[in-house]
Amino acid sequence: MRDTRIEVTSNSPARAVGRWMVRHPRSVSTAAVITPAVVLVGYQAMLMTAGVAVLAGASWRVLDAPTFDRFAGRLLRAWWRRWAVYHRQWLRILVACNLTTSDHRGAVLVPKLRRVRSTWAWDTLFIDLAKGQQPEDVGGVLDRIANSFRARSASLRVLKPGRVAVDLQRREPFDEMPIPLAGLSDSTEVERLRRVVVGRDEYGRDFALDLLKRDLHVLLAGETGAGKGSWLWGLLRSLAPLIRAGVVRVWVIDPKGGMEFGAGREMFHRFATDDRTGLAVMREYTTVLDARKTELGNQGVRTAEPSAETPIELLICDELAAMTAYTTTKSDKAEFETLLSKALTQYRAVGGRIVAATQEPTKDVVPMRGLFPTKIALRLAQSSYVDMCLGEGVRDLGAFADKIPDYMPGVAYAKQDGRREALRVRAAFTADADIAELVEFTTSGGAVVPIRRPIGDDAIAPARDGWADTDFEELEDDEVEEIAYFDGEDEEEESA
Ligand SMILES: Nc1ncnc2c1ncn2[C@@H]1O[C@H](COP(=O)(O)OP(=O)(O)OP(=O)(O)O)[C@@H](O)[C@H]1O
Repeated sequence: MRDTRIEVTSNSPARAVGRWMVRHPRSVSTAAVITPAVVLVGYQAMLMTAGVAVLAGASWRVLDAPTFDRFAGRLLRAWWRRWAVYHRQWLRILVACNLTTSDHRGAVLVPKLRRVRSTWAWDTLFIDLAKGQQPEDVGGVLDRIANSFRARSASLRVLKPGRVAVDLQRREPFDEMPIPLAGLSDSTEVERLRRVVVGRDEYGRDFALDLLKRDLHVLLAGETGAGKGSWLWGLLRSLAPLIRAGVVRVWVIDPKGGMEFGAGREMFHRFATDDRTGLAVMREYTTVLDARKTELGNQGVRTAEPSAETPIELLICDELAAMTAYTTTKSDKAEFETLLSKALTQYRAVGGRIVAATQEPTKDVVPMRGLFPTKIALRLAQSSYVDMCLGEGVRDLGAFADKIPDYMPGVAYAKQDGRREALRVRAAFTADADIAELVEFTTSGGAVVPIRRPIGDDAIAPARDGWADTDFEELEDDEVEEIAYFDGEDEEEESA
């Protein structure tokens, strides 16, 4: 990299070359490899090899832009933008932004651009401050820097004394991209669980969760209005045919009085609207899955195939804080956390899946966050929440969930196990009419037994109607059993 400091002392050519070589180890080592290769095989062979490599790279880019970008594109782009954009204009722009100082001899000192990292939407400039400067000097001219480099926005991070990172947002892929809702298909193939489409990623591809293998449990974090609802409803919509067929049973804890999921209560297997009934649902969930674990264990089955007999038991907990941090008693909180941790660790093979949402992904609220293999960070209130949700260092790799603008609900960074970086994605928006359509669809097949039935339906005993409001604490154990195992079979017996 060219030395951008303007100094009064002059360098001898040999010293300057030596310093340049020390500062550019990659260029020097590339030259050290290429030069002997040219001597050995000749420049024509080298040119042909380079041509083939460029052709292969271009084809890869055309055929699969996201994987190309992940493994090669971002490195090439960072290299190219560093030289062609940032380094070329560095001195000019920093002088124009008043970001230079001088030393005791009058030499002008300019902050040094050490490295550039690039993602599809963001560039990060790693900068060593000049002597006499403080991070606030850069922070004060961020808008000017953004405008000078034609970026949409800029933000500052202090990495260590004397070093800062400036994140420049180059593009917003979701400005123009329509995100269609998944269609309500009739296909009930279990393989659908491998590809539960919820939205689109920044490359325009469908973004899907794999509930069979990779995305067993999902943690969603986002401040109020960030669009957690569209993720959760999008997931349910994509699972609709399997819910209708009884291959997926949905247990919902919506401790905010059922405000988010109340409209869908007819399609749920269990539905709790406060922390006490939420705990009862959690207890029942673990009891059912423990029993299944024992039963399948006795039969020597190691992994249950999802079916109407051994359905995927999907537990959705909206606003986890109400169950783990703001519950009425400490013992309820401790019990819920123990049951949740147990569910996250023990029920993979017997079909237990958990999706939990929270506004604050702090240790108090989600002490077991490491047990969620997939984490999704929507707009977050604080930058520190990003790593709390996605994992240590993920924000530094470009997951700026705290920078997602208010006007883009549903946009998030998804971090799945096995990937270092998070992917920027947006869920499709589910309007009230779509929820009504979904409920109608899932409850029309017969496998889902509605929690509430129209008035006058004798099939359901009054005690079961509105069971979610039942105070479980005051019931004897055998009464809880009776309510908990109310299903299609019981109903038939009863009608007969
Ligand atoms: N994917 C989306 N695309 C476009 N708009 C959306 C999307 N998701 C949500 N919205 C809009 O944002 C609003 C808030 O979304 P939502 O209720 O899902 O947020 P939330 O994170 O669940 O908030 P809270 O925690 O307060 O319940 C919605 O009413 C809707 O107008």
